Order: sequence, then structure tokens, then C-alpha cells
Amino acid sequence: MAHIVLDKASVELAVYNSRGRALKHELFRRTVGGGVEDRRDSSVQVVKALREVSFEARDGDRIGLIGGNGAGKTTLLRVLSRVYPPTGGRAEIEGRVSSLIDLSMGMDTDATGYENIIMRGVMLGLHRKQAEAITQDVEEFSELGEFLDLPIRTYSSGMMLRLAFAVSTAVQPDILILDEVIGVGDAAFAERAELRMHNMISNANIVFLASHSDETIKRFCNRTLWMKAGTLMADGTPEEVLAAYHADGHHAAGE
Ligand SMILES: Nc1ncnc2c1ncn2[C@@H]1O[C@H](COP(=O)(O)OP(=O)(O)OP(=O)(O)O)[C@@H](O)[C@H]1O
Repeated sequence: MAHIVLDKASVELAVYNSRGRALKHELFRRTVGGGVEDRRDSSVQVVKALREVSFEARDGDRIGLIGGNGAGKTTLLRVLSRVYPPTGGRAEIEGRVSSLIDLSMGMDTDATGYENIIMRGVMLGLHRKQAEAITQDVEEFSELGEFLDLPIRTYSSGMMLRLAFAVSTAVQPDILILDEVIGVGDAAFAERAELRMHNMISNANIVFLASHSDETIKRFCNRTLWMKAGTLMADGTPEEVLAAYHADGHHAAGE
């Protein structure tokens, strides 16, 4: 069973010494959706990336997250992944969470592929023995062969992604967090990756998927949240929320 309650959850991020040029600052303030607060008395700015977001999620929810650039989607996914604790309000998350955003987070470039499998497995909440048990699956799925004995700094970016994806998807989570559909490597690997992801989506109790594509949201989700400037604007079926989002002047990707 999985259960999530966000009660007026807010996230404020401090940005230091970023007010270099007034014009640049003004430009960014106007173009991005996040609320950048100007504190003239110091070199610290505070970005209100999430503003009092409240909702509840239960088993069976397949939740699409929509919103423009800088709306707070990734920040919300990081709260749900327990990467960011809310700076205000409350976030209660029950269940094993796997996040496919920040895929290579926690990877050590000086450690070998095998060592990284164990470390990442432990980060995903496994005991060491359980982490060792996923090694064979990762070996088979990543097809990295003897490269797994080498430090991962010697890998190409495609090889890194194969390893990170194989490890992150080796454990079935209760709550699965995805950011767009990730392009992973060459066509043959991408096909296997998609199949593995679909299985994970079907077996997870709760899924969150941030996407700029209406088609993806309609295909995978039975509920949609719309974020704008850190605020939750709407929570409902994909059809109603996408309609409200487009009525607000946003165009579907590709239009
Ligand atoms: N590490 C950080 N430090 C400071 N500000 C940040 C950080 N991460 C995000 N922000 C700010 O928080 C706000 C929300 O960003 P977020 O990445 O959550 O948006 P998003 O909806 O995922 O956007 P996109 O669709 O472009 O990925 C933005 O104003 C962004 O500039």
C-alpha cells in the first residue's frame, strides 16, 4: 500500500550571489514562472518553488504533472522522492519510492560499475544482501559486460545512462516518479527500456509523471495536476485539467 498527503507543502530555495547584472535579473524574472523574491538588502534571493501545495494520492493513482517551464514540477517530484523536505507545511509519504529523475544521483565516478550498483541499491532502500541480489539483473539488462569492473568515469554518457537506468529500475517501487519519457541509448536498448518501464508503471501503486505532452498524459494517467509558479492550479481528470491549462494560454507541445 502507498499513500501520500501533502498539506500546504512549500519549498523555498535560497540562491546566493546571483544578482550580478540587473538586466539579466529582470529578464529572468519576467520569463520564468517561478517566483523570485528580491531581497535588496542581501545577496541572497529566495525562489518560492512550491507554494502551499495540498493533495492526497492513493493506490491506483496515475498522476500526470503539467505546467510551463519553471512551474515547480521537478521540485514537487523531488519532495515526493524525499530529496527536498518541505520548508513549510507537511509531506507524508508512505511506501518505497523510486525516482527516475536525477537518474545518476549518488553515483560515484571513481567507483566501478559493480560498486555503484551496490551503492545505488542501498540508496534505493535495499539492505546490502538485497543490493547484491540485483547485480545479476543489472548485468543482464545493461549489457555492459566487463566494463562493470571499471570506474564509471571511463564510461560514455550512453553507458552511464544504461547503468543508471538498469539499477534504478531493478527494484519495483510502490511509488514511481518519472520525468518525461527518458531517452536511453540506442534504439535496441530504448525498446527494452520502454518495456521495463511499462512493467514498472503497471506494478506501482502510485505513479507521478511530469510531461509536456498531452498525448503522454492521456495515455498513462488517470489524474492530472497543473502547476503554475509553484501553485497547484487544478487537480482532476486529464481531460478537464488539460482543457483548463490550454484555456490559460498554454499550447500543447509540438503545436
Ligand atoms: N536548485 C535550485 N536552486 C534554486 N532555484 C531552483 C533550483 N531548482 C529549481 N529552482 C527554481 O524553482 C522554480 C521551479 O523549478 P522546477 O525545476 O521545479 O520547474 P519545472 O516545472 O520542473 O520546469 P521545467 O518544465 O522547465 O523542467 C524555478 O523558478 C527554478 O528556477
